[in-house]
Amino acid sequence: MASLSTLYSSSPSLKQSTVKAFTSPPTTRGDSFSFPHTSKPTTHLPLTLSASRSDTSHSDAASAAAKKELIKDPDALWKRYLDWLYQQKDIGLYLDVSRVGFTDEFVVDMEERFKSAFKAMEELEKGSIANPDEGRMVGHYWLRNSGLAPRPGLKTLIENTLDSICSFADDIVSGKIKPPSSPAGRFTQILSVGIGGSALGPQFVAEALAPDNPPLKIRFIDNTDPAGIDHQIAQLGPELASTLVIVISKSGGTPETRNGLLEVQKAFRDAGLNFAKQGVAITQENSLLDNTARIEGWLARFPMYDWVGGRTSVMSAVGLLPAALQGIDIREMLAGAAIMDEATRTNSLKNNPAALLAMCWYWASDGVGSKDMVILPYKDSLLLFSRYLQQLVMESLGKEFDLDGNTVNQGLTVYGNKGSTDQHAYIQQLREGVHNFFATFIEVLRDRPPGHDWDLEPGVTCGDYLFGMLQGTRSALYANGRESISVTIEEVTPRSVGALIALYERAVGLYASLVNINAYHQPGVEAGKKAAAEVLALQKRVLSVLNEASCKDPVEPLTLDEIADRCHAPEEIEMIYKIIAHMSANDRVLIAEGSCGSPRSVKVFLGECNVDDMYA
Ligand SMILES: O=P(O)(O)OC[C@H]1O[C@H](O)[C@H](O)[C@@H](O)[C@@H]1O
Repeated sequence: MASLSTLYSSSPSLKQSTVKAFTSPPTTRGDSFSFPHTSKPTTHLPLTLSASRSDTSHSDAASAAAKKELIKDPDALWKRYLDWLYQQKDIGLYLDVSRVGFTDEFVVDMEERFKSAFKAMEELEKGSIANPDEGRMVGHYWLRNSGLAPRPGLKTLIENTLDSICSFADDIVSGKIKPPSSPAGRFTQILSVGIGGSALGPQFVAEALAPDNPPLKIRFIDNTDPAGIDHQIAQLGPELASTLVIVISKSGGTPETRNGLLEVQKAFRDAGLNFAKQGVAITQENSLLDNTARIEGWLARFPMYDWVGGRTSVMSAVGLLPAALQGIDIREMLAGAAIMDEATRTNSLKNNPAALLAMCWYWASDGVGSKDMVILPYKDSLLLFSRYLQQLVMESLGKEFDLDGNTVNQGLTVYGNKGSTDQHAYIQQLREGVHNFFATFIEVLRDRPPGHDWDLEPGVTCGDYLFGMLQGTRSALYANGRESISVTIEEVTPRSVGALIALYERAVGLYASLVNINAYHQPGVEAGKKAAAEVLALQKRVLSVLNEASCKDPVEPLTLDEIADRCHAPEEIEMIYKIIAHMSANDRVLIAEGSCGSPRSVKVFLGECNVDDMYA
C-alpha cells in the first residue's frame, strides 16, 4: 500500500469529483482563497485582543461569533484542507489546520508579527541573548546541528558529548562496564532521579520509543515523596545491584532531586552496595551535583549547558543518555529534530509548520490564552506527550510580564492524555460543554508493524477503530464549532518523535514572539522554591521550641499559641498547625491526651517523650 507521502506525490485537480488517490496539495500555495462564511469586519480580529483582556469585550464577541461560523460545505472544507495541509515527506509528518477558523484577513494581519518572530528566531539561532532576563543564549537547536553553534568551542563540546554518550551507553549495554557486585554480571536497570525538564523528556521518550525488551529497563524517581521513592526501590529489589542510577539536574541543587539522591544512596548503603560505582551525574559543570559526583568518584558525569533550558534539554545528555541505554537510536532522534528545525526556518508562514501552529494557537486563544490546548494523541506510546508539553508550553508561555514590562499574565493551558481512552472520560464536555479549548489530535497512521495486523471483524482491524474514533471525534467537535489541529505522523520512530519535539519547541518560541514574552526563563518557579524553604525554616523553629519544652521535667506540653509565640511567628499559627499536623501523622510529635480537639487547645510535645512522662 502506498505510503501517505506517495499519495501526496502530485497536485490533485480539485475539480475531480472522486479523488482516486489524492496527491500533494496545490503546489501554488500562495493562492490562499477567501474562506466562505468566515469573512468578518477586519476591525474585530482577535489581534486587538492581544493588548490586554480589558480591551477585548467588543471584539471578543465579534471574533467569537466569527469563530462559530463553520464551513459546512464539504467541497469548501476539502479545498481548505488541501490548501492549508503541510507535509514534511522526509519525516512523514503532516499538519492539518483546516479545522481552525482563522480568516484570510487574520493571516494577513499576522504577517508583520511573524516577520519579527522569524527575525528573532534567526538571531536566537545565531547566538543572541534570547533569554534577556537571565542574560543567556538559547541553544537547544545547536544540539542537533552543532554547525549552528556560534562558537567553535561549543561545536566541539556538543559533538564530543554526543560521542561520549554513545560510547558510554555501548559499554554499559555490552557489559564492558559492569556493576561491581551483580549476579546478572551487567547493568539491567536504570533509575533516573530528576524532576521537571530533567524527567519529563526522558519519560516521554521512554514511553514513546523504548522497545518491549530494552537492554536496560528505566524507572523514575521524579518527586520527593518518600512512599514513591520506597516503591521504586522496592520494585528494584535485588536488582538494585545491577541498577545504573542517573541523577539529572541542570542546576545541580534542586531539592527534590537532591532528596531522591540521598534516599537512593541510603538504599545502596542498606544493601551493602557502593553507590559511586553505579552512579552517573548529568548536570552543569561545577554544580553541587557535579562536584559531589567528581569527589565521590561516580562512574560517569555528563555536562548540561546554561544555554539549554530544562524544558528543551531532551536532545542533550538529559534525554540522549537514558534513551541510548534503552537501545533507542538517538542519532535518528537528533536527525528528525534537525530536519524539522530546517523545515521551521522558512519565513513562509504556509510552509512553516511551527508558524502554522503558533498562528492557530493565537487565533484560537485570542493571543491571551483564552482557550486551553487539549492534546489528544491517538496512540498509547504518546501518552506522555501532553505532560511533556505542559512544561514546554506552560513554563515557557505562562508569564506575568511581557518583554516591555507590561503585566500580561500570558499562557496557554495544556492538558490531555490519549485517545480513544479520553473519549470515555472528558470528551463529553469537549463535545457539548463549556467551549474553552481547542484540540490537537496526534494521529499515527501505522497501527502495527507490517505483517502483524489482522481483521477482528471482516475488513476491520483494531487500528481501524482507533482511526475511526479520532476522525469521528474531530468531525463531531467541528460540527459543534470546536476547533482542532491534526498532526499526523506515519509511525512512532526516533525520527518522528525527534521531529515532533522540535516542531513544538519552535512553535512555542515563535508564539512567544507573537505575544512578546521571554519563553526561556521561569521566575515563578523560583518563588515557589523560596516559599517551600520558608516553611521548612519555620518547621525547624517549631521543632527547637518543642525540643526545649520537652526537655523540662516534667515535660511542658505547649498550645499552638504558645508555640507560635515562642517561634516569634504568631501570624504563622495556621502554618504551625499544619506543620504539627503533618509531624503528628508521622509520629514525630505527640498531641497531648485530653486536648479538646480544636486546633487552639492542642497540647503538643516532641514524639520522643511518652505520654506517661506527660502525666508523671
Ligand atoms: O534540572 P534542574 O536544575 O534540577 O531543574 C529541574 C526543573 O526545576 C524547575 O522546576 C525549572 O523551572 C524547570 O525548568 C527545571 O526543569
